[in-house]
Formats: sequence, structure tokens, C-alpha cells
Amino acid sequence: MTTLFVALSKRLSSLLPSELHASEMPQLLLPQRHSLLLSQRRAMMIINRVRLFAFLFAVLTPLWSIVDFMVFSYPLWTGLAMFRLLACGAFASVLFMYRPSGRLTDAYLAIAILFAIPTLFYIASHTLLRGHELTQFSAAVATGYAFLPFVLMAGLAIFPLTLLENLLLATLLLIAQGVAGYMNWSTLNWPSFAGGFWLLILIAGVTALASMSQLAFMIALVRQAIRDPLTGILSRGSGEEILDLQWNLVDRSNGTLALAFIDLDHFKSINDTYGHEAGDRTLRNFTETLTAKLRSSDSLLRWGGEEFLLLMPNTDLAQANRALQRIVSNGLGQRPDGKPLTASIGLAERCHDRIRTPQELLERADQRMYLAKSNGRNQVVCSDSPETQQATDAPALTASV
Ligand SMILES: Nc1nc2c(ncn2[C@@H]2O[C@H](COP(=O)(O)OP(=O)(O)OP(=O)(O)O)[C@@H](O)[C@H]2O)c(=O)[nH]1
Repeated sequence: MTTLFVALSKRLSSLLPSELHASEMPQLLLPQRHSLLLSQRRAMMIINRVRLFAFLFAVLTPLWSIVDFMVFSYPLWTGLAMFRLLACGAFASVLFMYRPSGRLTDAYLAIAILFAIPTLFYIASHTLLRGHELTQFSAAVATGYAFLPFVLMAGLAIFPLTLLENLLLATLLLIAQGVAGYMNWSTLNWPSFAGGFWLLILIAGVTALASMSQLAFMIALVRQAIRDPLTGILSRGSGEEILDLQWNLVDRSNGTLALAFIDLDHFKSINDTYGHEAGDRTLRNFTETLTAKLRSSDSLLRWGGEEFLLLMPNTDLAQANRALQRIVSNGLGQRPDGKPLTASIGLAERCHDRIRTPQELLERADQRMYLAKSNGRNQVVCSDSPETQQATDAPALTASV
């Protein structure tokens, strides 16, 4: 039984997108698993796609009035044309008024508005058409209006969505279709309604696969774009973005944000004595050691050659200092000669240091890192006045601070 289960799960996992690492798979299921940067990029992409969709519909919706004009009587055509113009105006407003903000809540709202417009148009036009006697040709055109829910369901495929988001949106569309059926209860053609409903479920399945595949590509691309190829941690470009994002998040609640500027000590001598390869291994070993000791909300990024930034949101200066002392005293890894690897660390905190911009936070931590270097290295400096510095418990501490 267990062997069968293992074989089956192996088979199933081979169906998952190969561009993702195994640890990234949960990101296809739930948006909560996404990093800040991925959420931001996804939110921008969703809003851009909403605007594209809105543009297409703003053009196509009024154009169909030409067909309506040829098949429907004058009063019916005028009513439909008015609804079409209203829908066109609503799509155009979405197109011009929405701008990518990077916030997922805005992206969800944009999708909701985009889908609400055709749904309202569908209900209004259906109500109007129901009150009229239609000839064979105009009845055929009127039936075309019933395809709108299918177009909306298929439209979900253009967004990079998680399975949970897909399920929620598809369920809403299925409920809307169910309500439409309930409203036409007395005249409902059951076999054709059930067939249509089943078709909608099939389209929802295909759509979920399409939008999750897009999401998988996006996760892989974002990973490649934001990771430092040598160490696999965040690179400098994404670091600046993350610093701004974290700053904006804590700024709203006037929360704490600690930043440590970490510079490895005497790194050049490793390269000079043992070669560049050994230097690379030491860097990788350092980031692995440090990453294993961090909280999941902390972000470690490579700022330059042997310089790193550690961002600790919702952490005050004392907490951050304690965390760093603990990390340093447990060791940052080894130099190729077996001696402990040490670092000079400058620590600054947004509230404690009364800092007003992310750049200022970075500069303050950088200045304190230089202070740590000039004080003898292998220490954490968290103040600008030397007498209030705190010593680390690091094994190879060279000077008190
Ligand atoms: N192996 C390796 N070395 C690198 C990499 N990036 C930068 N470096 C080296 O890191 C060294 C940094 O040297 P310095 O800036 O003099 O700093 P240091 O020797 O650590 O001295 P202090 O910071 O004053 O303690 C240089 O020799 C760079 O070539 C890298 O990706 N791999």
C-alpha cells in the first residue's frame, strides 16, 4: 500500500512544472506562501492584464451593436446599445483609472470589477431580451449572449493565480451561473443547462492549469532575477526593492525595522592564500550558516563581494542586537585554515535611531560597520558613540567595543 502510494505521488509530482524547485511547489497553491517581491510583481502583472482585458472589451462590446442593429427591432436595439455603451465606459474607466500599485488587494479588486461589468451587462441584457418575442435569427443572436459566462471563465487563464485563488473565482462564476438558472426556473431547459454547467466546470479546470503554469514560470523567473548566483540569497538589485517594501510596510504602523550591515573580516587574504574557489566556498558556507539561524521574516541579501545586509522587520534595536550576538557567538562558519570566520557588523534601527528614509537606515548601518572595522573588527556596533558599544561573544573576538 505504502509502495503504491509512493509510486503514485512520484508519478503525480512528475506532472508538476519542472521549472520549480520542490520547495517552491506550495507557492502554486496558496498566495500566503509568496515572498514580498513575488507578491508585488504578481500584483503588477495582474493589474496590467486586467487593463489589457478591459481594453479589448471596451473596443469589442460597442462593436457588436452593429450585429444587434441588423437583427433586433428598434426599441430593443436601443436598450441593448445603451447597456453596451455603459459597459464600454466602465471598461474604459478600469483601463484609465487603474495603475499597477504592487498591492495584491488592489489586484483582487481590479479582477472583481473587471468581472462584475460583463456580469451586470449579462443580467441586464438577459432581462431585456426575455421581454421580447424573438424571430429565429434574432433568437440565435440572443443565445450568443449566454456565452458570456464561458468567456469570463476562460478569461481567468490570462492571470498568474494560485490554485486557491482560481477555486475562489471559478466558484463565484459557477454560483452566478446557478443563480441565473434559478431566475429562469420555470422556463429552464434542464439538459442544456446541466450541459452548459458541466462545460463551465471543464473550462474552470483548464483555466486553473493555465494560470498556475503562468505562475510557475513567474516564480522561476523572479527567483532567477532576484537571487545572487553564487550564494543563492537575494541580490543587491532586489535588496533595494525589499528594503523599500519592508520600510513602507512598517512605516504605516510606525513599526520597528532593524538593518545589519555585515562585512566579512580579512576576506581578501582567503583569496590571496587559498584561491578564489576557496573564497567562493567560504561565502556560500557563510550564507548557509546564517540563513539557517534566521527567522522566516528576516531577509539576508548580498550587497557586494563580501558585504551582506540583514533586514529584520518588527525587531527593535535591543532584540536585533541580541539576535546578532547569538548568531555571531554560534559562529559564522570557518576560514579555509579552520579558524573562525568573523565579521564587522553595523546595526541601525528605524525607530530607535529616528531614521526617516530607507537610504538613511542603510547609511547609518554602513557607518557603524566602518566603526566596527576601525574598532578592531569582529564586533557588532549599534550606536555612533564608541563608549556605548556592545561586545559580541564571538569565539575569536579581537577587541572590546
Ligand atoms: N572568492 C570571491 N572573492 C570575492 C568575491 N567578491 C569579492 N571578493 C573579494 O573580497 C575581497 C574584499 O577585500 P577587501 O575589501 O580588502 O576586504 P577584506 O580583505 O575583507 O578586509 P576588511 O574588510 O578590511 O576586513 C577582495 O579580494 C575581492 O576580490 C566573490 O564573489 N568571490
